[in-house]
Amino acid sequence: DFPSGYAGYHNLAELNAELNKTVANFPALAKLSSIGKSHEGRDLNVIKISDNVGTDENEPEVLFTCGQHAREHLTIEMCLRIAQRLTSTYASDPAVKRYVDSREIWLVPNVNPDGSEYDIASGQFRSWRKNRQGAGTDLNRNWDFKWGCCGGSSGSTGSETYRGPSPFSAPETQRVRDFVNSRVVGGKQQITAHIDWHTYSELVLWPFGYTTADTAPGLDADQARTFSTLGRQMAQTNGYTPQQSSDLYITDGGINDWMWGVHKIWSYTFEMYPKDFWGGGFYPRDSVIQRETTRNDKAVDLLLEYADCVPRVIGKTC
Ligand SMILES: CC(C)C[C@H](NS(N)(=O)=O)C(=O)O
Ligand SMILES: [Ca+2]
Ligand SMILES: [Ca+2]
Ligand SMILES: [Zn+2]
Repeated sequence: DFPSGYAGYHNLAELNAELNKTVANFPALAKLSSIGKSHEGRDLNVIKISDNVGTDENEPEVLFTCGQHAREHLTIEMCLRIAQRLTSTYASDPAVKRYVDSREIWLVPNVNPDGSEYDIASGQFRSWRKNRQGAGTDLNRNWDFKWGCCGGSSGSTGSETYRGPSPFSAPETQRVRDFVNSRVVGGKQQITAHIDWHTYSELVLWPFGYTTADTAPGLDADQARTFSTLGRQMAQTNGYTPQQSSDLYITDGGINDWMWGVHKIWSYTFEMYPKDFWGGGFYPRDSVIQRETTRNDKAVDLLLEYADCVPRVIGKTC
């Protein structure tokens, strides 16, 4: 379990207990299901939040994924915050009610449960990042878009950015892939926007990661401008630094490039608090959880606001 000073973080059992509580308290708004199993057989859970949650309504869908990287525990708290806020303030906050009534919001609060449990299993943090297949695969290099193309990942099994032996070699990325693929209804991908949560550095990042070029096949100038305009507006609300993902460093096989490259989902990465190692690196104490998750409420609202037509952010119509 988490060491002292970190008890406020939710381990997997506590996370699932909280998700079950949310569903029990708001059965008309929240529904929990499994999209399959991790390498070691843990459930990969998805919670859906919407009015008439049991019905697949014709409403724009938004996805949030957390915990791809095991040691980035604050991201689990971020997904929990989103799920709890959208349900518990539905009755009191007209903006939240409008988003929940007109969108279908999906959260996978822990994409890498084997890794996050391994990181805390000894009672001292192991600084573990990858999944638990063999020496570990970096899930954020295992997606099948430009996989291993461009020096943005490693072919060495011991590397922290090991891409795996093949794209989608990890059960965890396979399951999220299958879920997203299943949201193609009538030939149309219902998910329009996505945030993958990471720590740390306080950044808002958008595709592509595999190239430093601002535009590339499948990403034209208007689309690049849409990504950066919404990215900058979201960064305005939380004080993070907005930039194209590859401005940080080149990554290939990342989730954002797959979401956009394959499905044209407006997909971002948020690197949360702290800004740097001196702020606690991957392990800020639990006293920061409330402040650093609520810090992103307005950015989440912006994504939900534009989810019906993200290019509206640059004045276009859909
Ligand atoms: C999303 C990319 C560009 C950054 C991310 N950084 S992290 N969260 O692993 O430190 C990563 O290396 O996967
Ligand atoms: Ca609905
Ligand atoms: Ca729907
Ligand atoms: Zn990460």
